[in-house]
Amino acid sequence: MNLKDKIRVIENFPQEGISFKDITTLLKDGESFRYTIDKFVEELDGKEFDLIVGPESRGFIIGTPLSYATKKGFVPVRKPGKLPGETVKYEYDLEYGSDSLEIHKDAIQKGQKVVIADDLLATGGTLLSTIKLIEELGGEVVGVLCLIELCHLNGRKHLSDYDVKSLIQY
Ligand SMILES: O=P(O)(O)OC[C@H]1O[C@H](OP(=O)(O)OP(=O)(O)O)[C@H](O)[C@@H]1O
Ligand SMILES: Nc1ncnc2[nH]cnc12
Repeated sequence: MNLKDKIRVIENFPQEGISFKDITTLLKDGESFRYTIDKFVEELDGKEFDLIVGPESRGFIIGTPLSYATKKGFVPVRKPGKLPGETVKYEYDLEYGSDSLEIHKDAIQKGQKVVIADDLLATGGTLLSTIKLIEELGGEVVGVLCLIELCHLNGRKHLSDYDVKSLIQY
């Protein structure tokens, strides 16, 4: 199955110059969505891990079915002010704008092995800050999965110490 064919590209959204990769067209096609999750499960074959972490909001869409399929727990990393318990916070830059992310302090135990799942790697800011949050809690990031990688932005350069896999490249 060619997953790239299922992604809709919308130019100049949300601002001039951004070529937006819209995954909603893939998600609404049940077979393609299932195939995507199955491919991620294959990527994780033989890897030992305890938890899947997904950054808000598209990381939830990828991370939660993967959590279900692998029978591992899911931990959300959220935009500020959304998590009710004690949190740690990390600020980062986006392809457009900047933001910060938070995780519950008690979400990960020291030494737990974590896989991160998200829809798209652009500058790498989101994944890097998710990694920083996990490591601040003592977790070990053993894998990073994303559906789409925007190679020209070279987000991987921030993630060179990690096992990063993407299914679709632009
Ligand atoms: O590699 P980066 O430059 O950090 O960009 C990638 C991130 O940007 C998007 O999320 P966004 O923050 O737009 O939030 P959303 O998932 O709620 O739309 C996307 O889902 C990734 O998480
Ligand atoms: N070009 C892009 N398309 C979709 N989501 C994004 N998040 C950051 N950059 C993006």
